[in-house]
Amino acid sequence: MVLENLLELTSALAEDRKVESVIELVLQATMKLTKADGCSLYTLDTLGQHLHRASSMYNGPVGIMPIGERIPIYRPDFSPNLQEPATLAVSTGATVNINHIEHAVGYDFARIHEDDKLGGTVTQSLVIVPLTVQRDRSIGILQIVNPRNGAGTPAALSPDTLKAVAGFATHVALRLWNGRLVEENTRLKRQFDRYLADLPKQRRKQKPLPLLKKPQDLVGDSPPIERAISLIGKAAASDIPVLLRGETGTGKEMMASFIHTSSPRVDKAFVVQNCAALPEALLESELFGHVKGAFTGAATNKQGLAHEAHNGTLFLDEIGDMPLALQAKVLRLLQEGEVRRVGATKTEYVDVRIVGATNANLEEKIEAGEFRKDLYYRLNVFPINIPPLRERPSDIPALIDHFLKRASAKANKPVPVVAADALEALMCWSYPGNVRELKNILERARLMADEGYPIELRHLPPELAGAGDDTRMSQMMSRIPDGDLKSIVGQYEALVIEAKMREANWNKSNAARNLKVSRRTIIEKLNRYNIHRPSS
Ligand SMILES: Nc1ncnc2c1ncn2[C@@H]1O[C@H](COP(=O)(O)OP(=O)(O)OP(=O)(O)O)[C@@H](O)[C@H]1O
Repeated sequence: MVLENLLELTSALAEDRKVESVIELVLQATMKLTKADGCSLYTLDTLGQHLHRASSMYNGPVGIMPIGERIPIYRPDFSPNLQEPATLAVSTGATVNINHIEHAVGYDFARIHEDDKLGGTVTQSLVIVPLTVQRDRSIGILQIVNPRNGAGTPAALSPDTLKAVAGFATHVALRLWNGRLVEENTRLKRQFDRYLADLPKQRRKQKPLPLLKKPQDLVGDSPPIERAISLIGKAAASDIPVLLRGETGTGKEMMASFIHTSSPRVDKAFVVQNCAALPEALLESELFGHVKGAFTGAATNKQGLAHEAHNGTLFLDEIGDMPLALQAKVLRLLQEGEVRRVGATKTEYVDVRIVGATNANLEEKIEAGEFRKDLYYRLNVFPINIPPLRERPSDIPALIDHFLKRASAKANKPVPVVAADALEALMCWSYPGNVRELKNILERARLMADEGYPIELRHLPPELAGAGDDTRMSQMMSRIPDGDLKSIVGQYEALVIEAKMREANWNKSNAARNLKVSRRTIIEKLNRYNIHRPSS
């Protein structure tokens, strides 16, 4: 019979029947098995403060048995009431199995007597089995009143019957526990959905990051430059060191100043030092200062640029050319803000943000023992590459416009126009000196051209003026790659497509229009040559 009941309970669980019907099945099975007068199931509330009567079953008529009866777990002084048999079972996980409550010592049966009074029952034997999940976690109790032995008299349960009842209790415990987990899961899901729905509002409430304001004299919106600018935006707000890498004249100093003006240090000094410009001893004194008498000519104490840059930014240009011995001092400045003047015994501390720039290959310098690895790792936390001008030809027209306007305004002269062939030559040149070279070429050309007349090809340096014919051809010839005609032409085609895509800011329709081919052709060739817009 026990087996039958257990099977019925198992299938009730498998069918995921309502918790009430599983409780009822357990109570029925228990009543049948123990031949008890009554049986109740209590559940522990989620705060663990009270046991609540969930359901009761009695043999024969009973008086009022309030369904909502609750048993406090704690006494008014907050100690657990372990004399109360139900509280004892749920708190300790122990089973209470009493033959006759009148002879049981150490218990407080006040609640049982109260129930008897209300229901008109007389409790003699009492069994309380904890509902246990997860090995030792009790979430309620099963209470059996007056279970009967073979002779039909109320008595404690035999070990075998107790085991079977514990089996029933486990079933109901599992069903209750699953129900709680499902409930909690639903609540958490709802909470999460509310949180997700609220998220955009909260984000709107957050203070927006200060918009990165590109300085007016920083010209260029080609993708490579935009990429560098977006990295600057990411680094500017913090104090991390930045290493600007790029060829000479690409605008590294401009970018360093942009980092400073976009940072919270904007109101403090932006101090620049070219590390290749001075011999070692002078550079040390320039950067870190000296004390009076440190060397011949040191007539007074002098602060260094590191002091001057306190709370601001120190830009170390050509940092790759910094003398090796001085690199250790720069590393301490970078790590600890430590400054020691030449000839001083005392160490001072400053708060400077370091931005370095180099056009040298620092990795090769490390190999050659000319650059400290530790300084490199410290500096290279946030490297930003400033692309050479030949990799961003779409910036050239705006730069021409900018430099001509600026130089003309300074000289109080009208801005000259640029003739078509001169413009083409300017667009085709490879600019080994980058933006600085373009600026110098234009300043010279403006002076060469007669006032009120356009800048023509003859006003440009000869290497540029010839760039349209023999020179350009010979440059191209010297770069012809090895291979058969088809693959060489393919390589050129890929180069042209990529260059035109960059020029068109990666807009396929515009690039197709410029090359006078269909958009489909462009897409097909981009796929064939595996050309992608570089990711930022
Ligand atoms: N994007 C730009 N817009 C306007 N002017 C620029 C830009 N980039 C560079 N320049 C100008 O080009 C010149 C060279 O720039 P800068 O000195 O910043 O280059 P650099 O990379 O630091 O050079 P170097 O490595 O030789 O020190 C400067 O006159 C600068 O104003």
